[in-house]
Amino acid sequence: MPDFDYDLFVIGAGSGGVRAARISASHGARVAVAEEHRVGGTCVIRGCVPKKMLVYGSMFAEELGHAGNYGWTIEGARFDWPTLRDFVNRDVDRLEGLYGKTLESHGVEVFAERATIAGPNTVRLASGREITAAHILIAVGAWPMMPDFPGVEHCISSNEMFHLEEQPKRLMVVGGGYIALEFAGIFNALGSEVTVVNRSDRLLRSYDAQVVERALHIMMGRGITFHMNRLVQSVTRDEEAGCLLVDLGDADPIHADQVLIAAGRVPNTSGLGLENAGVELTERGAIKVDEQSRTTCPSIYAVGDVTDRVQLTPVAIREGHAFADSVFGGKPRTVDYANIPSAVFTQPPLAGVGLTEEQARQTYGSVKVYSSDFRPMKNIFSPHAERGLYKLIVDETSEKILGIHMIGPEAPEILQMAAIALTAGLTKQAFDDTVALHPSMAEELVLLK
Ligand SMILES: Cc1cc2nc3c(=O)[nH]c(=O)nc-3n(C[C@H](O)[C@H](O)[C@H](O)COP(=O)(O)OP(=O)(O)OC[C@H]3O[C@@H](n4cnc5c(N)ncnc54)[C@H](O)[C@@H]3O)c2cc1C
Ligand SMILES: NC(=O)c1ccc[n+]([C@@H]2O[C@H](COP(=O)([O-])OP(=O)(O)OC[C@H]3O[C@@H](n4cnc5c(N)ncnc54)[C@H](O)[C@@H]3O)[C@@H](O)[C@H]2O)c1
Repeated sequence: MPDFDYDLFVIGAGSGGVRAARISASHGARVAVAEEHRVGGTCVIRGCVPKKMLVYGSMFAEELGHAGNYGWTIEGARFDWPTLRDFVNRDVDRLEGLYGKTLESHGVEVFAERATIAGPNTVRLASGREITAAHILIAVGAWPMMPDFPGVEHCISSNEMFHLEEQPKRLMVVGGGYIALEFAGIFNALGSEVTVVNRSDRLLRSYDAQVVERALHIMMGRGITFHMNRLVQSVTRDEEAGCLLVDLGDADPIHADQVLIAAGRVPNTSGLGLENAGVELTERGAIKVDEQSRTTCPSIYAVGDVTDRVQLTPVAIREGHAFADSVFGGKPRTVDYANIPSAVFTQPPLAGVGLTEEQARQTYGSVKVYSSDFRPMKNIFSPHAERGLYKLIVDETSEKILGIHMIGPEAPEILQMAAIALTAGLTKQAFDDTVALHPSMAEELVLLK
């Protein structure tokens, strides 16, 4: 056995890298991590966590809007973006510290600099130092894709949304996925004029079409403008008017104070030195891995967004954990990608697990669909007559649950619990046998006829 500096060197201290480092160390491995930006990665520093806090901050607008009907008089209510932004960023600092402490307490050495691959067992730090390791784990995540149109340099990505100097009065969002719609929801609630430009006529491609249709209807009702089947032709800065002019190919450009590009995230492999170890990429530019997350170089593994399997934090964490258990814990295991629950934190949020109605029909031919289209009690006091929609997709003969999809207040919280039933392979009968908890929104799931 050659003598290496470490048993494991992890490149990237995000969701997947931190979990893999911590668990490998707890299995007795000597572990080091390199992080070029901030410990915690996308989710903690500029993703899930600060995004959800902005969602919470923006939800006050709706509550305050209802308050009058509940008998409350709220005088002088106004919103101050820098206060929310700074509060969120202070909490991100706190979490970054906690992640750093976790690594430290597990004896993981952290190098606060960029690392690249110099060979099958060697990484090169930005400072020039070379370090050897028996295994290398690439967990460098993904980066916002910026399309190629004139003036794209005037646009921003989700990374910058958490640090805006001022709240944009007019926000244009390019894209129709998670990031686009979550930020559209946040800034619409905060009072910005929001326009979404989507290149196709379909939003949130992986979600149930009927649920997405309901989300679109509600978002339009709340004042978000949608331009479907459109691509940005160019963006120019109008110095005199102090704003951006966005050309969608129409007679008049659209005025915006900020243009957010949310057109997908690409694996962060540029300049990583993969060629030095024969690590191959897929056609889509992701690191090619097998079921065990092993790359085409036997001593190098990769987990998380850089492998572009499913770009979600719990998935990166599971992949990192499975890698550590397999390589250092003597418990080889793989990640099960079936039935991953997910949510979009729009207002109201939507969530789903398992097959959509379309997917189920394609796979099984015919299926049974139980649904409830209801007005949540919470919305009775609201000026918006918004309705929730829950759907249960079941196998026609066995009545086994194939998919659960919903939109409405607290949908992600309810769906996380309902996903257990799907994972456990339960049938519709188990839902029918469960006594309703009244009055709640979740009871709709056990009252479906
Ligand atoms: C705005 C936004 C909202 C999101 N919301 C959600 C959500 O609600 N729920 C959810 O499940 N997922 C969400 N995601 C996705 C989630 O953040 C990612 O799937 C997850 O962070 C992937 O983890 P990872 O370990 O693969 O990479 P990351 O967390 O991105 O970590 C990679 C790390 O590697 C570092 N790095 C890169 N290259 C190098 C190098 N050469 N040397 C050293 N360090 C390097 C980076 O600085 C980074 O810290 C969101 C993403 C975004 C952008
Ligand atoms: N709530 C969550 O779990 C959550 C939230 C945010 C992000 N994420 C993760 O991060 C990933 C990235 O998010 P995202 O919203 O950037 O990607 P996405 O894949 O969800 O959506 C990308 C959107 O951009 C559009 N698009 C692609 N190229 C374009 C172009 N050239 N011009 C205009 N539009 C274009 C696509 O049609 C699509 O609507 C997601 O896939 C998701 O896994 C998860």
